Amino acid sequence: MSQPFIEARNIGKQYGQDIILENVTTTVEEGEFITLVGASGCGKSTFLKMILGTEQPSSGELLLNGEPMPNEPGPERGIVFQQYSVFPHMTVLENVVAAKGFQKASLTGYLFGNEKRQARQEAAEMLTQVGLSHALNRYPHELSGGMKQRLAIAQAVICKPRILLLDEPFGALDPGIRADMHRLILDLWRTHKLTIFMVTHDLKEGFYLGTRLWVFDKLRHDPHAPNAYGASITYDLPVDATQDSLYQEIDDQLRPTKSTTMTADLTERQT
Ligand SMILES: Nc1ncnc2c1ncn2[C@@H]1O[C@H](COP(=O)(O)OP(=O)(O)OP(=O)(O)O)[C@@H](O)[C@H]1O
Repeated sequence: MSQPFIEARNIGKQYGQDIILENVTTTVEEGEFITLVGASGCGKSTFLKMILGTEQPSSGELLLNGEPMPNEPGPERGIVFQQYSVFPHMTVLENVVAAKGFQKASLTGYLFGNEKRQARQEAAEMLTQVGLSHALNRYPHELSGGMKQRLAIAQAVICKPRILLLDEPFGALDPGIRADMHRLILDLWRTHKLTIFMVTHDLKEGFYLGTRLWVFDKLRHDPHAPNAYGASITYDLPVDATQDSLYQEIDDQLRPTKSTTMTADLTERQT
């Protein structure tokens, strides 16, 4: 049997006494587009950070091609956050060249001569792909929210990651702009053969973009000790096979007024 691209073996994560995640077991093949949904604070970003390498599991194993996930960020893993994370004092083009520079020149982050010329060329091509060719010399404060996110995506993708982590990247954008961003991200996913993990609070977005949707929730819940149990993946759905009725049930379950134990009922029904 071939080795999975990414494998989580019974991962748990806790901060102090607070259990955030428990029993997270799954495998992911290269090229999948996974969307992660779940209640606020249930550990979705923490899971992304473990893949990025800025957080480590407290228990269990997280593997990349059968080896422990490197415990620091590397060029094969890029991330885009909801909050615009670009350098304010650099132009659009310089921002993307700098991202390339940090990847290549490990000590100083600076590129010189031919290498710099090549990086500028690559950065300009990348910015064309994300639809910012007209704004190369603008500064971030001169960009709209959608344009800033295009820039952040260009910074991540210029480093040629195999895995792209998106932490609610479109959460702050208007619906019309989000639709444009959906087209862009699907286009980049296909063109660059990326494996994407994307956290979203918008279930429709999760169903629309993903090839597979994960719901994070707690299977056990103690109302007197809310942090005694962690969340795990309670639904793991191939999106094509998803039916409208199931969508409605998950949508109901994600509403804060509903009991988290509902997931247990739903999971039981699913299996
Ligand atoms: N470095 C940390 N130290 C202590 N607790 C942390 C740390 N990072 C996250 N947490 C806690 O872990 C829990 C999960 O946080 P996380 O950001 O992963 O949730 P989330 O599901 O992504 O939430 P949201 O949807 O609101 O972004 C939260 O209770 C948070 O306060």
